[in-house]
Amino acid sequence: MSTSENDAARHIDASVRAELDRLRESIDNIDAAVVHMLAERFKATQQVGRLKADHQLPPADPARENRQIARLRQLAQSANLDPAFAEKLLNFIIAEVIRHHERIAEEAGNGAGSGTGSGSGSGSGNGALTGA
Ligand SMILES: O=C(O)C(=O)C[C@]1(C(=O)O)C=C[C@@H](O)C=C1
Repeated sequence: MSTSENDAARHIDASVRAELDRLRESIDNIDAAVVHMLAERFKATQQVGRLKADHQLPPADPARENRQIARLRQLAQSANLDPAFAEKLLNFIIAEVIRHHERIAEEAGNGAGSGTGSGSGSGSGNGALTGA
């Protein structure tokens, strides 16, 4: 049963319905902003991928990742967001970026992940969001 079927299947008090709708509108706006921000981030990282491929730089930069993680954990803490969640999310995104970088490098004839540090610095890779 979908969420909307779930809501429709039982009587919901009008004021509760209104509050739920108001909150969901906000959630939808936030989700749209997240998608747009991620799209912009990937536009930037695609350019980084091309720059790295053109100059034979390795796709991953674990030292940079460590700095990003430390910074994001601090930001999360001050925003009352679980720092471990923020770290997992960043690792998940970066793992995808590194895959893009590797593909760009392959297409440029540089081979997959030439040089040091393929994979994300924390080594959490694909399962970053599901891992502990
Ligand atoms: O800054 C870089 O060198 C990038 O390639 C971007 C990025 C990121 O997505 O933030 C991705 C891979 C690197 O390991 C570090 C950071």
